[in-house]
Amino acid sequence: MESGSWHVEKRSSLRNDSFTGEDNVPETGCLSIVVLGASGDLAKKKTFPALFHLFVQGFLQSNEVHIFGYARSKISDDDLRNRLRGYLVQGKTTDSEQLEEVSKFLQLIKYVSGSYDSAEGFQKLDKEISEHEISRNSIEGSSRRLFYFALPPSVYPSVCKMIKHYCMNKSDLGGWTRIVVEKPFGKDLASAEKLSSQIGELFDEPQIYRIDHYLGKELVQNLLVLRFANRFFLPLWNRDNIANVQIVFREDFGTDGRGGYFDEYGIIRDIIQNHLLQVLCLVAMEKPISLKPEHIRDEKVKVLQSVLPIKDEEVVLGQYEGYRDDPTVPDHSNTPTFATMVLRIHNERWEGVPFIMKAGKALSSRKAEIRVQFKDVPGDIFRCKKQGRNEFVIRLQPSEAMYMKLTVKKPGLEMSTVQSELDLSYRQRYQGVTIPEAYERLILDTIRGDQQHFVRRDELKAAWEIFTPLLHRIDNGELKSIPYKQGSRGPAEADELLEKAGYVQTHGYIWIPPTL
Ligand SMILES: NC(=O)C1=CN([C@@H]2O[C@H](COP(=O)(O)OP(=O)(O)OC[C@H]3O[C@@H](n4cnc5c(N)ncnc54)[C@H](OP(=O)(O)O)[C@@H]3O)[C@@H](O)[C@H]2O)C=CC1
Ligand SMILES: O=C1O[C@H](COP(=O)(O)O)[C@@H](O)[C@H](O)[C@H]1O
Repeated sequence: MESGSWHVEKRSSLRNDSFTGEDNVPETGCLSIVVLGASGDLAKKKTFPALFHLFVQGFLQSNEVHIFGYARSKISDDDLRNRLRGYLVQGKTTDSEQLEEVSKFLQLIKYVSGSYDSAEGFQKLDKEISEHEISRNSIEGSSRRLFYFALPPSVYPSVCKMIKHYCMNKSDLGGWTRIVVEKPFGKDLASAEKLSSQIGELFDEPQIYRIDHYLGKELVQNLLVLRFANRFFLPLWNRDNIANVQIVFREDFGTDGRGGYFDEYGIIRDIIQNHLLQVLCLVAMEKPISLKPEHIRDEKVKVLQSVLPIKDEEVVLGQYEGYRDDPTVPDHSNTPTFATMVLRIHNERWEGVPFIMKAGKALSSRKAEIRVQFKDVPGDIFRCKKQGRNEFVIRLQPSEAMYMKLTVKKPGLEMSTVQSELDLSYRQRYQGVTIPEAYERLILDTIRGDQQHFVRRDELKAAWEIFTPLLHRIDNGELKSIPYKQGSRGPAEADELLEKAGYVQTHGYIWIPPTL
């Protein structure tokens, strides 16, 4: 949360004010949120801060909610609270209102220690949750239990079993038990399907929230609105007008002590198979019948199932120099920290349009964007082709923005053309509006029971079907990662692939940031 944005509007309930049209009757009654893996990195950096922001905004009410941290470490409630405090308080703030909110929030947290596969710990957890429910006079069965897995997937099956056996909401009088699971959901099609079956034997699909935090980003959530609520995009969004689409993720830092984890997965499993592919779905899918989660997810699955097998000659892999210096990375690792590849969608709308997915670590800049490049204007009477094509850019981060690069008359007496832009920069247009963190929205959705921004099982399967053959070829050493310098653009071969796929770079375009 930025300083100066502390005074936030308080909400009085969990009512969903959005346009989904659902009769979302606000649920009342006891809400227990259990963060499994409470001592870990994700929990302290993302999960607890997101819960705190929801609390500050009044989405989690002290008289209804209790938060439980569960992990193996033998620590006290106060130890956990003290560990978390630094992630909730901004810098060295002395703002008494803020400090008081932090203290109130921390008082809602209780810690339970136990292993991930023994009955004892989960029985203890259930006892604590039940005591809280009784203290709130919650009618048995009407209470809500949310289990957030900030855990490695290897323990998902045993944790699911433990919850199912010992920690479920006791009956079905309007209450519920839900689980939120983090990626990676498997390493390939077979392992993902195995994991899905193990979880699926214990929980029904409406109880399972597979989180992909890119689906919680403001401009990702804007994609369907942009595409389907604006008349001028409707006739243009197809192979007749669009030359190519790029979906890009760049980070200007390396694996930062996560080398051991990263080396098992690589950039395709870490970023492309999930975050970028979810974005592709929203860019490329057909209009859903309605905004009901199942209607949206049906369309996402259809577009994923239309993606053709990826060709080796349309893939460039890279690994930054110095990656293997991490002692947890094997000396001869071929794991890509960079990848550019072309996906092709075999359907009426997109046949022949390359979707170029690019992701890399330790590059020259940090950004995530979607770049839709339009075809040249036929019969170009202004001869302005050399100045560049129309591009519609949606920058997810940093500094959310969308802009359309277009050709206009150069202001002045001469009749000449110049590249300019229609620019919607959020910071400028929506001054004073705090854009919520992705995790914050998504956790709120899990409490509201809205699965629109979560990955369904068949969607996950279709995603792995696209990448598994390529990943196996990489794992078998059939495709090599090209070394690149840290702080560079990645291997030069990636830009060559981009050009081969038909991307035409604009030269001489200078953006002058507007001032008010
Ligand atoms: N509202 C705003 O904030 C606006 C900001 N701008 C800014 O203006 C600048 C120019 O904008 P824009 O033209 O859209 O974006 P860029 O110049 O960043 O990128 C244009 C395209 O060229 C590619 N590219 C960049 N360098 C090379 C290279 N050496 N070889 C091959 N391909 C390359 C990029 O790929 P890659 O993705 O790999 O970098 C991207 O596809 C940017 O900094 C942009 O953020 C412009 C308009 C509005
Ligand atoms: O899931 C992951 O995402 C982060 C990047 O997230 P962002 O919201 O900061 O773009 C990435 O650093 C990490 O490797 C990956 O596991």
